[in-house]
Amino acid sequence: MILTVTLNAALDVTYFVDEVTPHASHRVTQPVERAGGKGINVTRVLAALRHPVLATGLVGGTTGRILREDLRASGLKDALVPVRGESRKTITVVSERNGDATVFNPPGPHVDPQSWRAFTRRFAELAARADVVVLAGSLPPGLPCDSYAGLLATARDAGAVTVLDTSGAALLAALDAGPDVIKPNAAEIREVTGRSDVADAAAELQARGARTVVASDGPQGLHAVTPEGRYRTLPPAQLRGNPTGAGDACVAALAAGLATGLPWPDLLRDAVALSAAAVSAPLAGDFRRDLYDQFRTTATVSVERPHAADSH
Ligand SMILES: O=P(O)(O)OC[C@H]1O[C@](O)(CO)[C@@H](O)[C@H]1O
Repeated sequence: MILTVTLNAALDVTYFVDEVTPHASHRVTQPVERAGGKGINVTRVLAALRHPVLATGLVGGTTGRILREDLRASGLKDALVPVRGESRKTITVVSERNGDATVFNPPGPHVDPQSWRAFTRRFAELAARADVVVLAGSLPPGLPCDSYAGLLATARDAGAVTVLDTSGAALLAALDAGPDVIKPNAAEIREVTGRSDVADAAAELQARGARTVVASDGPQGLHAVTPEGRYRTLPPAQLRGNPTGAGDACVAALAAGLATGLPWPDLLRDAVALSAAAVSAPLAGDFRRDLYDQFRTTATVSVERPHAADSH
């Protein structure tokens, strides 16, 4: 079973407009609300791929209730733990003419120590049943930046493989706990390392504690630094659509490949194919099945350095 963790779950509101013009008002053609946050999107993708998956994390208030109802309506199991505050609503504006998205992510509810203790107890029970644990998204206010480090240690002690997708201080603080895989995007990895070259930045984060680093670089594909070598994976096609959620689809493919024991080249090919297929779907958490099947056979993976000198 793959366990996903979304500490800052959200109700994702997506607006589709012809084009985003600053200082202008816009007619929204199809507003859509659905349960989101990075781990929830990973759950949705894994469930569509028919992998046994369970979502945990924190939710609160009316937004949290709507979010859970939406998960149930989608046939997704959840073991979300309640918090006192109100879960956030994110806004994504998809500009249909450019095939691009503008995203607004609020901070989320304040998490008190009592709710956090209740969550960590529940997490330990669930992690003991998981083959892979995916920890994804920002930390809500109230949680210290090393919160992921504690969860990673619990998951590792329970024998699960760990995948982490977060940014900033939460990402840096988690490296000491030795996550099996981290999946920052290009902007996130540049921000935490101060390096402009994504592959060099990925190698630095591996040296700082992550076993494998898979850095996603939008249309430039994936840069992976694994214990077996470095790989570059190019997307099969340049696509327009809604890139929000492409990173979550990539994480879903990584988790699925780790759960089934795929070798890195196959796993990375699936990851880039699923990301590209997600860009073509209108909503984060969805992907085009036909394109995924097609891209899995056409995406290219090249070995950049067969044996990384700093592997561990
Ligand atoms: O936790 P954050 O880093 O703020 O990201 C959350 C957001 O990211 C997305 O998962 C897209 O990757 C949205 O569903 C939205 O909820």
